[in-house]
Amino acid sequence: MNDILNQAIQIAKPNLSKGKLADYIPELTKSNPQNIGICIVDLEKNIYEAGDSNVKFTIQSVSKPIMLALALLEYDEEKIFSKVGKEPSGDPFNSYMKLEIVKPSKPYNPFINAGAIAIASIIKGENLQEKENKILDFFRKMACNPDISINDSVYKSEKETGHRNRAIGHILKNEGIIEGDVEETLDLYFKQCSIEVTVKDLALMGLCLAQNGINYNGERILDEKISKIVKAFMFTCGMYDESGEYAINVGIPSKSGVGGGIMASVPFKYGIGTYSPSLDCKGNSIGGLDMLKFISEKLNLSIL
Ligand SMILES: NC(=O)CC[C@H](N)C(=O)O
Repeated sequence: MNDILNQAIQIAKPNLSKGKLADYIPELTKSNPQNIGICIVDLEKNIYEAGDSNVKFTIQSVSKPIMLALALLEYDEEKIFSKVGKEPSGDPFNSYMKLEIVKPSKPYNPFINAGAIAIASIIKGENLQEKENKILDFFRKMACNPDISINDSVYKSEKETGHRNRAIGHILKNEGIIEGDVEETLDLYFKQCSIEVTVKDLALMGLCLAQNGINYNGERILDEKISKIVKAFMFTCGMYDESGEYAINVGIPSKSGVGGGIMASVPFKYGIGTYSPSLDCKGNSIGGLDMLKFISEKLNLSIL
């Protein structure tokens, strides 16, 4: 396995210069575009890592499947899907176009920003601090890492510059999708995106979903139904408006984030985490895409 991971990195490296860092969140421009790392964990609990696997980065949109899982623990499906749809939007992740032209204005799915903000709005808790503690606790349990925490500089950077997300939040409030306080909802969303992880954290979270809700330590965190719903969205909507092409090239339920991470979950086989902050024009990690394509072909991991 170590050889395969090192080969994947060698194959991906020459293409990193073709992409660029996400710069609409100023703090993310501090990443090193040449960083590339990968971690894979199997059902026997073997953990393999290669490249810059100890670099920390913010989880960004990879938080969305974890937050969906948490919301599905707190509410029945009927409530969740009264807030978000179940279909790919085909639009960029930060688009609000369809909220205006398709009525009722329900976000197409929980993985576009509008859908993730709607999900953040229903997480239970007396106040923001209680909700923040709860989500951190849940991410820590998924990844079996009690040290996971929020990168405060990225959080502040997102909060200061997140005008587009703020616009989306206010549209959703106007449409009655967000029930509570819109600024508190946005704050929780910015915080979930600023959670700091390594490729190992992503691999272990991916493994928890691959085992239908049983984490690396053997604890049941989610039931099978919730895990399958989350993986279904990862497969159909996980790579933004590049999800179809990714299903053809890689064929593994996955979720990417503009911080450069990808979490992949190969049912009953592996959890995989990749990092490379150089992004393609859709916002997906170039190195991550290349490495996952190589590994999927090499180990025959496409679920199709
Ligand atoms: N695609 C992403 O990773 C987007 C997350 C980012 N925090 C945003 O809201 O724009």
